Amino acid sequence: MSEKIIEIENLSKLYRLGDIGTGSLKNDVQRWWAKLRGKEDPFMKVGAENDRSKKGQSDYVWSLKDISFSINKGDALGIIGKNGAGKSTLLKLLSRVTAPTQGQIKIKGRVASLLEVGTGFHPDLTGLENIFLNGAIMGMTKSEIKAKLEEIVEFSGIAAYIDTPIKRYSTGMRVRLGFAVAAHLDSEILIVDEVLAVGDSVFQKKCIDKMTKVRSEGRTILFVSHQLSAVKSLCKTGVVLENGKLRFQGDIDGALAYYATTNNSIKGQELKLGDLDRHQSVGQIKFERIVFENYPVNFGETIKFKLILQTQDHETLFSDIDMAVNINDRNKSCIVHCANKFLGKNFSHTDDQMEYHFEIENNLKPGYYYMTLFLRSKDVIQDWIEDQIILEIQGSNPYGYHSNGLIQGNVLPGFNISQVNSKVLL
Ligand SMILES: Nc1ncnc2c1ncn2[C@@H]1O[C@H](COP(=O)(O)OP(=O)(O)OP(=O)(O)O)[C@@H](O)[C@H]1O
Repeated sequence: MSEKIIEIENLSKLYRLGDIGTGSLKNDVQRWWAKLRGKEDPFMKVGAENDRSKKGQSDYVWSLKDISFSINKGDALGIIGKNGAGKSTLLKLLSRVTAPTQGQIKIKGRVASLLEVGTGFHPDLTGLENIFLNGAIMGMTKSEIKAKLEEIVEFSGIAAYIDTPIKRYSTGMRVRLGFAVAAHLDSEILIVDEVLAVGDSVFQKKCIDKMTKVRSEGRTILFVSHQLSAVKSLCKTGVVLENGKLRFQGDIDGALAYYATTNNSIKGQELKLGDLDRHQSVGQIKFERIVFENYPVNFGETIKFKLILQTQDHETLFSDIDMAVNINDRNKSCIVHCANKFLGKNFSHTDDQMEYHFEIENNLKPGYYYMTLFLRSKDVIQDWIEDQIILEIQGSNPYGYHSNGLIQGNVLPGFNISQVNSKVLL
């Protein structure tokens, strides 16, 4: 069994928005005194609103709320979420830069982190002095740091400025040095927040390569980036945060698919498919959108959706269409397969834009599933989106927690597909 290196239990962090006084000097002094002793703010209103899409009533925001999960030794974990989801807060808590409001974190091993630009560096000290300061904070001896020094300076690419105080550095230079220090010092865990947002593409590639090497050495990585392709290439597992809550934990493909589905995304019931990764396909006809009649789909309710396809090549008629939709379980095993072949229906693509309407009997237990969309015309694969759309079946499970194996999908449930012409209106 894999060894757990980080365990996070019911972790919550409440922030005050802006540093406004409490309204009385006595209360302000009480708050200051509590802070000084590392205690909770006595005026904190626990239970404050957290929906960032609405203007809250309170001065407080739960930056993280009741997060529990664990990370195995050697894992490379991608932390994904929209702006303000709580990603940086989680990394700050794990790096002990700030303390949790509630819950606890157990870490076995030393942590090296590159957080927001500037955190961990003293502005008046030179680059070199800061390298020693960071190493010392991590419990390394002077000679241990010296042994790594050349590599760190070389990687950062700022050798000429190494004796200049950090406050004179540009943002890019600070990030370069910060990453070089975090990645090269001996630590069991490397935490990196948005290093790719700053720096040119050469430096970005260098960072990814270095993290891949760190991972291959068996060290654990926690990585936050809005560049999802970088997250995908580096990480094996992923978590998705949304408004301070943990929404998904699993393999990185699942996390990215969940994020794509919820973020891109299902505005109302609709998901645009244009930006999703494709499997080897020609792309003269492409899946453009999926529109559910109801999303999330309720337990037991027929899954109804339409796929809207757009032709890139307006002249050609695409005949002998093989259209298939799979619903796969969390292990990517197919549990529902619907294809026109099995209905004895022959489709031809006769117009710029065509719709295919699906109705699938639903005996899936509540949870998340992956959908695969496939389209072939005359043995040429036109479009193939594999396991990137998350299908959520919601509702309580009538068998309670012990239903595994009782409610499952059939490979061929009752289903129907019909083709509808819909002319482009433009
Ligand atoms: N020091 C702070 N004081 C007050 N509120 C804070 C503080 N730090 C974070 N927050 C709030 O906590 C929430 C989560 O912020 P956080 O920076 O962790 O999100 P994030 O997912 O890293 O976002 P981004 O992708 O934009 O960096 C936000 O609503 C933010 O305003």
